[in-house]
Amino acid sequence: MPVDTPMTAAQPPVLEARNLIKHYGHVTALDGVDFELRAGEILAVVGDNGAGKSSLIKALTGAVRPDSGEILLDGKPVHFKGPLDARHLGIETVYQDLAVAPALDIASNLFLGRERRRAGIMGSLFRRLDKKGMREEAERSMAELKFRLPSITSAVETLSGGQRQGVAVARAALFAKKLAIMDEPTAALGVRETGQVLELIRTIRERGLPVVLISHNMPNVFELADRIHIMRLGRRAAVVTPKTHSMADVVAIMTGAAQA
Ligand SMILES: Nc1ncnc2c1ncn2[C@@H]1O[C@H](COP(=O)(O)OP(=O)(O)OP(=O)(O)O)[C@@H](O)[C@H]1O
Repeated sequence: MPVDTPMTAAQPPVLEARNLIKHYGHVTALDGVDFELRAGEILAVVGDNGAGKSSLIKALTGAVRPDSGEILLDGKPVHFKGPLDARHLGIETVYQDLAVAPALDIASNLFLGRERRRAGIMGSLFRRLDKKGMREEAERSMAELKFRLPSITSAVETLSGGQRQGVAVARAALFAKKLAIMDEPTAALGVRETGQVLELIRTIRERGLPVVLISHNMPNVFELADRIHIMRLGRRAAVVTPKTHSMADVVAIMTGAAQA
């Protein structure tokens, strides 16, 4: 089966990992995995249960420290001590549990943990929240992303599942300087809502931000991804494209029925 092996591009990958190894006791979660996210692409990461997808993403976002291997951002080695290090370097992640604050409004959720404050004469301790500025920026960002929501002052608990997911995805897009990672962004959504979130992810790519999409949903993957990174037994079994491979081909590589 022909496989699209990564090309050597003139530009270094936005995010790259080489030979990552991670053991949990006797379990080898990552067994020398390589990874490459290129500028402007949506890269799907797929694999069977236990193939190592979460472990890979956690290593790439500083949530776990690999036992060995290298991670490079724009071609430069990085060493994440925790998720904040990755965030500060421009990597935003949308986790399955979303981490939204239901009682707060949309604008407050977009700036959750990164609230803007007004310049104050009494020092930063007394600087008040810049609610107006945050609302205006939230309105602007949502309009740019063409994601339709009720008023930016609506509490997130009044939104549908798809709209909540939209807020979490938009937040990542708003702050990610280098790339956004989305873990199962359409799990638990209905067909129409899934369509809206997929459209949002496409818009984010069009604005130039590369996206890593972890998904079990093959039709979604085939609709969105430029390339598909297939995990199997803690390794990258292959990287293919929806143009050259069918869903059946991908499943065959995932399960080991076909060699990559
Ligand atoms: N914290 C942990 N402690 C022990 N074993 C772990 C831990 N995290 C993951 N593993 C094991 O490492 C292997 C890879 O798991 P990982 O969660 O990365 O796979 P996955 O592809 O994300 O699976 P799923 O699709 O089921 O979430 C599995 O065998 C899993 O049981």
